[in-house]
Amino acid sequence: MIVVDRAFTERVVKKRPIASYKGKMGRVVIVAGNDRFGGAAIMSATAAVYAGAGLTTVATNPDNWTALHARLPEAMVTDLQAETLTPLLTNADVIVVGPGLGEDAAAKSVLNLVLKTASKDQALIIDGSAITLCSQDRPQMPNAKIIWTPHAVEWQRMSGLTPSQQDDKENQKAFAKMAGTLVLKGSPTRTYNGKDVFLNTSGSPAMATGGSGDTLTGVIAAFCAQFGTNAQTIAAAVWTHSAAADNLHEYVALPTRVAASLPAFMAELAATQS
Ligand SMILES: NC(=O)C1=CN([C@@H]2O[C@H](COP(=O)(O)OP(=O)(O)OC[C@H]3O[C@@H](n4cnc5c(N)ncnc54)[C@H](O)[C@@H]3O)[C@@H](O)[C@H]2O)[C@@H](O)CC1
Ligand SMILES: Nc1ncnc2c1ncn2[C@@H]1O[C@H](COP(=O)(O)OP(=O)(O)O)[C@@H](O)[C@H]1O
Ligand SMILES: [Mg+2]
Repeated sequence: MIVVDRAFTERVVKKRPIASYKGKMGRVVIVAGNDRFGGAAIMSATAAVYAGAGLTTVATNPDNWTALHARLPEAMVTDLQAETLTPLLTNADVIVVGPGLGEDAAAKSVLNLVLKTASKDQALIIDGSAITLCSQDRPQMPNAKIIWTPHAVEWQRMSGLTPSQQDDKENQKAFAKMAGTLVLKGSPTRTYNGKDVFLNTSGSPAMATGGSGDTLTGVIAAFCAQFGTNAQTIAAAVWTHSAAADNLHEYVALPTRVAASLPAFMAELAATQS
C-alpha cells in the first residue's frame, strides 16, 4: 500500500522548463457531453486546461459549443463525427471518453471510434457513460494506456462486485483480468495498477456533488499529458484534485471552483523543487 500525500505529489508536479511550448504540454481530446450533459464536458475540459494541458479539444454535441466557448475560450471544439474526429484522436497524447456522453446510439458509435483509433502511446481515460457502455457491450479494448475512473456503482458494472464486496483483495482479483490502471473513486479513492495500491489521503464529503468525477478526468488528463502516464502521475492527479477541494474550506466543493484553484495550487506544489 502506497500512501499518496502532498510530498508524493510534489515529486510528480514539475516546474516547467524555460523552453516549454503548448505542443510539449500535451494534446488532450475530450469526447464528452450529449445534449443533456454538456456540463460534464465543460467541467472535464476546464479541469484539463486549468491543470496545464497544452492544447485541449472537446468533441461534443454541437448544442454545447456556444456554452463551452463562452466558459472556456482556451478549448477548441469539434463534433462527434468520424470524419472530423479521427484525425484529432490520432494526434492526441491523451483521450478522455465518457463524461456525460450518454448511452444512446450516437454515444456507442463515438465510443467504438475511440476504441478503434486509440494506440499504444496514448493515454485513454474511460469514465462515466463510457464505463457503463463498456460493461454492457464488453468491446475489444485497444492496446493503449487505459485508465478507468469508476465510482463504486460503475465498478460494480465492470467487476460484478457490489460496493460492500469492494475491498483491496477482491478489487485486485477482478482487475487482474483487465488492462491498465484503475482509479476506484470513493472515500478514499484507491488506484490500482495490477501491482500496487495507491491510497489517497485528501478529499471529503464536500466533493459529493455532480461534476466532481467529471473534473477529475480533466486533471488526470493534464497530469498524464505533462508528467507522463504512469500510476504515480495518476495517483498524484487524484490527490491534487481532492486536496484542491479541501483547500476551498467550503461546505460543498463546487467542481468549477475546484478547477479554478488548480493553476495557483500547482504553482505551489512545483515551487517546492530546488
Ligand atoms: N452536469 C453534468 O452534465 C453531469 C453529468 N454527469 C454524467 O452523467 C452520467 C451518469 O453518471 P451517474 O454517476 O450520475 O449515473 P450512474 O447511473 O452511472 O450511477 C449513478 C448511481 O450510482 C450511485 N453512486 C455513485 N457513486 C456511488 C458510491 N460511491 N457509492 C454508492 N453509490 C454510488 C448514485 O447515487 C446513483 O444511484 C455520466 O456520464 C456522468 O459523467 C454526472 O457527472 C453529473 C453531472
Ligand atoms: N465522501 C467523499 N469523500 C471523498 N471524496 C468524495 C466523496 N464523495 C465524492 N467524492 C469524490 O468525488 C468524485 C465523484 O465522482 P463521480 O461520482 O464520478 O461524480 P460525477 O460523475 O458526478 O462527476 C470522486 O472523485 C470521489 O472521490
Ligand atoms: Mg462520474
